[in-house]
Amino acid sequence: MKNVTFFKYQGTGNDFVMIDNRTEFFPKRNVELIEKLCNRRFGIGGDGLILLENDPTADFKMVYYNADGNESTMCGNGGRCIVSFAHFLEIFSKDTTFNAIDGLHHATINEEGIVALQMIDVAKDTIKKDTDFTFLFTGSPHHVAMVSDITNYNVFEKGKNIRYSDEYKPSGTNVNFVEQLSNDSFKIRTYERGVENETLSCGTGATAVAITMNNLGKTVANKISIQVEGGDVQVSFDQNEEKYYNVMLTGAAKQVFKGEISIE
Ligand SMILES: N[C@@H](CCC[C@H](N)C(=O)O)C(=O)O
Repeated sequence: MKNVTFFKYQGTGNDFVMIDNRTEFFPKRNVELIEKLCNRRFGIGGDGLILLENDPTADFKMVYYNADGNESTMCGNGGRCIVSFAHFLEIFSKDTTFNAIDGLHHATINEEGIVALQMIDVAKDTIKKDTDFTFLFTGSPHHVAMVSDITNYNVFEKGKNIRYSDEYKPSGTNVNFVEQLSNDSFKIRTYERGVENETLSCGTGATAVAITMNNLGKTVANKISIQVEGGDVQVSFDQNEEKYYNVMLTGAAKQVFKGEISIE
């Protein structure tokens, strides 16, 4: 048995077990262990687990696992949380660049702990528009559909059906449902692949929704407020004919607690 120090972080209610793995002690391929640590009854609990590691080309590296124990694509809220964690570990003071599965990310943190995280560019010709949904990749895959009465919408059932539909086999997708609140604000709810449930917030999902709403002409704004179940985030971007770039996801990221757990 080995005692492992961990931290718990949350970004608008998307919560993560955070481990400093700069000494590379963590058994990264142990899917069962990661799933157990993320389990809310048998472990610490979280929508995912994140390792902070050394990186030869950046301040640090983020390795992200979904609650099912598998390493996955980019996590926007996890990205904001690991920036807060790296700041806590005094790896940087005001701005940083880190490596993640989708490449380098630049980020800043202010005195209130608000993190602004640069997300990947999105080429306009990769945005797939269908009659009632849009599909795009913002570091993770996202299906975006507009609905009415989102508060009472059955996100779990509808999201699960789309996530497992033939269209998205074999890897699946995250599924976002959206309702417009004003010219430049939207409320969203997200079913997350790998958590296999609705989460309180999804950063790559909020980014996908903001870009989609602009791309569909629902808003002309380039700074969009996204209300998620766990709070609010902002997404801003620039665009030209080819792509959305300088895409920034901004919101709070907080350390919730520190603990120690024994692993085999
Ligand atoms: N919560 C995340 C998304 C995490 C990855 C996703 N579940 C997937 O496997 O595609 C976010 O904040 O972006």
